[in-house]
Amino acid sequence: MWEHCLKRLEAEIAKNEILLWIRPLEISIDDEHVTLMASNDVVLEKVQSRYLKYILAAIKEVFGQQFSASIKLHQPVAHHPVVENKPQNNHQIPSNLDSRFVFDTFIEGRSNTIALAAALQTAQTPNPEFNPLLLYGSTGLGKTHLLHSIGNEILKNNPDEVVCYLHSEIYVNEMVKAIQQKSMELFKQKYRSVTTLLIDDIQFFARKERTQEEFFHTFNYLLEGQKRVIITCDRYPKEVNGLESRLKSRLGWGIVVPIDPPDYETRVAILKEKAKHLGFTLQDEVAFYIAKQLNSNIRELEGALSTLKANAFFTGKKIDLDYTKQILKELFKVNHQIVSVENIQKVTAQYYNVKLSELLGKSRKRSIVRPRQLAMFLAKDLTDKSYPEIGELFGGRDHTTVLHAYKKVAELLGENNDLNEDKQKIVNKLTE
Ligand SMILES: Nc1ncnc2c1ncn2[C@@H]1O[C@H](COP(=O)(O)OP(=O)(O)OP(=O)(O)O)[C@@H](O)[C@H]1O
Repeated sequence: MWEHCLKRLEAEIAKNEILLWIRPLEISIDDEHVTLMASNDVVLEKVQSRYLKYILAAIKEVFGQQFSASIKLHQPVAHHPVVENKPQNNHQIPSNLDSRFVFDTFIEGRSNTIALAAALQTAQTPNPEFNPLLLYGSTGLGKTHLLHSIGNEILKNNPDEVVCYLHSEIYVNEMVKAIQQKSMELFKQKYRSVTTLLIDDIQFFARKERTQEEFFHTFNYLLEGQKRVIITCDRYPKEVNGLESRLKSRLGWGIVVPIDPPDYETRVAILKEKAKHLGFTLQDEVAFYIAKQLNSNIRELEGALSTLKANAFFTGKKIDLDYTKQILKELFKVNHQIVSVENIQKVTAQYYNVKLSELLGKSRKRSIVRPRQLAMFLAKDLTDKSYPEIGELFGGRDHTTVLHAYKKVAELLGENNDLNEDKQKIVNKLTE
């Protein structure tokens, strides 16, 4: 259920913010009240001021309108918090590691064998043969899982290491803040004092020249000091437009390893294993069915399982093939169809009776802006494209414009107006 809330929040809150601030919260449910527990004051304050209202709305939607929610500080208990945010040594650098993502829970298959071997080698050897390690592949294939696994493994073997996991977007934000607050020296020192730097989704650095420059120097500093640097990217780094060529070339100095979509057998294995973790056994025929329908993204496999589990929980039904087909029909409908951003633009323009060139153009007329924002929202929701990629496909707009459009549309959809109907009709057209 909580997973559903997190998924629902993606409509309003950027994924990396969810990962950083909300996913690590522990939750407990008592009667019809959900208590969220933060690991420290900073998290408590941030969630309370920025995210609680969205979390409450998601809880009401998923758990039921009668539910309420509050947040408090986590009372230390015998088990570890999910994200280890304890500053390490004297460096005041949080590791940001998620303890659920470890090598033990990573399922090996043909598509990720080399990536897994390289990650293990990096984590388990003091001076890894290949440094930096760069993992690339499209969304939901386990890159972040492997990054955290490397960090967790290193700290398990040597708790004195200073490991830091960071999403590139957070690095950019921190740097902007450091520039504003004239604290660049501190910023530089912070990331140069780690012994392992894990940077996720480096494609976010595209066109951010100042960040790239600073990162380039930090990166060189760490490599010269034989510190580990592990990076992920959503495509082969040379193909990222807007990354400086000297950085691209440095990224390739160690080893560059792809992660491909999992083959059928691996998808079945992942489904069965993940179901076990969710507390139920998946019948073979159900696993075969889902693995056949969803053939690219492991995050989708997880989504299918939690949807199934939540529905079975509420209805008391057994998860067999018929029930699975019934519940996942909607999910598969969208996945069967190859929904591309171009299709979304075309169908949205047709629906609102505006020209495609207007939809992609610069007009600020309300009659154009709203369809454009809805099309951007659908592009984010129905395809694997990132905000910057969608911006590119909408006439070279900045990713913040797409993010703004996404948030605006999500807000309007929550207000029960005509936009809901428009959205549904466009989705129907795309998936019919
Ligand atoms: N081989 C695997 N075994 C077990 N779980 C996996 C595997 N690959 C991916 N997952 C799970 O799938 C989900 C998505 O993976 P992850 O977040 O690592 O993807 P990603 O490649 O970093 O995607 P993105 O670029 O969108 O962040 C996670 O919950 C992760 O644990």
